[in-house]
Amino acid sequence: MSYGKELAAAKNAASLAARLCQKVQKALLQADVQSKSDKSPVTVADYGSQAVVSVVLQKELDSASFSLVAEEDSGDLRKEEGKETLQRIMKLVNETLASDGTYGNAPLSEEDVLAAIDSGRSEGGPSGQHWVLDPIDGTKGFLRGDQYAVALGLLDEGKVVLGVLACPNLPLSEEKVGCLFYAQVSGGTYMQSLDGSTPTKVHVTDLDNPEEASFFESFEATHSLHDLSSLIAKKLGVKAPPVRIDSQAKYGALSRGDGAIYLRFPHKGYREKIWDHAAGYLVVAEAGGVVSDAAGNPLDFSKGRYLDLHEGIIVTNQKLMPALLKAVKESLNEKASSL
Ligand SMILES: Nc1ncnc2c1ncn2[C@@H]1O[C@H](COP(=O)(O)O)[C@@H](O)[C@H]1OP(=O)(O)O
Ligand SMILES: [Mg+2]
Ligand SMILES: [Mg+2]
Ligand SMILES: [Mg+2]
Repeated sequence: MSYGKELAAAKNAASLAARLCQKVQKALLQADVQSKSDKSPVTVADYGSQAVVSVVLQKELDSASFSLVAEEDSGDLRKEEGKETLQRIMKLVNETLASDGTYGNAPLSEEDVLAAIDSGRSEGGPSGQHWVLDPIDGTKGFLRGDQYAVALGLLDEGKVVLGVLACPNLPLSEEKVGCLFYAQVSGGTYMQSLDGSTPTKVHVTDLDNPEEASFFESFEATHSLHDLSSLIAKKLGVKAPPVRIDSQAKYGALSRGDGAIYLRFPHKGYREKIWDHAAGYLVVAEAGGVVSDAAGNPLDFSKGRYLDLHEGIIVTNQKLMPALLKAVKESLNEKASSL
């Protein structure tokens, strides 16, 4: 099955959402930061990006069967204290849609924006098609002025069939910043600029010597156990220090061979969400890489909004995976016996 129409819509949606995010990041005021009940920061850009993606996908595709699993919901924006924020989001969304020329003829109302955000409440699952969106992945990086991504995937019968990652702050070349990665199942992974330059096919590194490998991990130590990663890297024989960047930009960078390994070990009790990995997973897999949990099982995106995982997520190329899995297993055993 081909997903050409869906891919074109997803690229448009993610690029436009990235434009909105860039505008907000430039003008970042402390007042833009809200606190969700889980204490993670959420900005007008997270909401705005989610609304833009939802609107564009529904305009481009059959909106009757539209299903979206996305991170944000409008709960806080419907409260009295959310009124001003909602106004700002509506303005941003309308300006962004108008800037494209295709979508801006009828401005959205506050209610339209709330509805667009809430279209992301789908539970996903093993049957039918579901879009999967993280409107800003790496909100902490976004707030710091560092890396973040708009991450959009499509599930079909429980499998990821499309992945699009817009990474506005990731260098594309020596002169240009801003990358759009996209992958279609069995179609390879491509990278282009956010304003639509000619795409180039990308591939993960073909390195087979771990001593020459470098590895990515979260910038935030609260998101991933840095000690465990360094133990694994040491066992593998990796010499280079970790490269710490925020968001699924790590998957994008890995897909083009910037680094060889990505290690992610959240603190105990944290449950991974499908929107934090769906797009990145396909971008890496179609570039020849392997993504698994710490026990070597493939990720299962068909279980609803969460991923059920063993311990963590590891990513590398096919040559390095056996040695990496061994190092992970030994390190986890060591950690367990030292407790
Ligand atoms: N306590 C946590 N542990 C692991 N990941 C987290 C935690 N809190 C938020 N995240 C999510 O981890 C991802 C970014 O992690 P990193 O940049 O470390 O790779 C984001 O999806 C972020 O959500 P969000 O989308 O709200 O930024
Ligand atoms: Mg968040
Ligand atoms: Mg995220
Ligand atoms: Mg997010």
